[in-house]
Amino acid sequence: MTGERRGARPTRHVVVMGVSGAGKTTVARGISAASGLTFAEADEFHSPENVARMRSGVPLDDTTRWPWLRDIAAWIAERGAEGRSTVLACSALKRSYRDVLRQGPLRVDFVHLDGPAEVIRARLARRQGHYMPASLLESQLATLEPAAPDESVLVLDVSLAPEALVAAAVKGLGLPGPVPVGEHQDGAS
Ligand SMILES: Nc1ncnc2c1ncn2[C@@H]1O[C@H](COP(=O)(O)OP(=O)(O)O)[C@@H](O)[C@H]1O
Ligand SMILES: O=C(O)[C@H](O)[C@@H](O)[C@H](O)[C@H](O)COP(=O)(O)O
Repeated sequence: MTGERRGARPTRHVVVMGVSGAGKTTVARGISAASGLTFAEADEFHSPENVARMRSGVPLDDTTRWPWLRDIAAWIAERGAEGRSTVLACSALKRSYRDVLRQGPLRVDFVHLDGPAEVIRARLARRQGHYMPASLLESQLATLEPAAPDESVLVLDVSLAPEALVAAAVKGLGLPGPVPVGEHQDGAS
């Protein structure tokens, strides 16, 4: 069993990972626009309690992240069963978190936006209208477990421009090229 629709083109599933402010949302949206993968924002899967916790400056922990990660894994599996390819912006800071996202029958590829903390700190200081306080960056950096070699994660430098990051991700993962207007590339009708 592959979890794919019988006879359907295999779907692709991409998670753009990294600490808060690394540019995950920006790059995942760009990949979606370039390759036609269905975009989702992992922040939107957090419970109100998790959001309130972060908003008040308290980092999440394993206990508060497990249900969130399981919900995201389920979302990927459901879209795959529909024949839809996906791209998520999701911190996925620890290997054990990435393993939850990989646990289903579908292959999930990760892109890690990595780079100097000062670049990310400056972005968070400028970002407006987000519940995540910049003060939580230190905890995110402390929690981050960069991918082990056997995880085969594509690592890209956050300092690059968004367009360059999207192009590198599309090329590095062998995703479909720009989608002609009115056409889907994810096999969905
Ligand atoms: N490659 C980039 N270069 C410059 N600014 C960026 C880049 N990627 C994102 N940004 C900006 O940095 C801030 C954080 O980006 P965002 O995509 O929200 O990160 P994340 O989803 O990882 O928290 C936003 O204000 C965004 O416009
Ligand atoms: O695992 C976590 O601690 C959260 O998912 C966290 O990593 C996430 O970063 C926040 O929800 C803020 O969202 P942004 O990453 O979009 O800033």
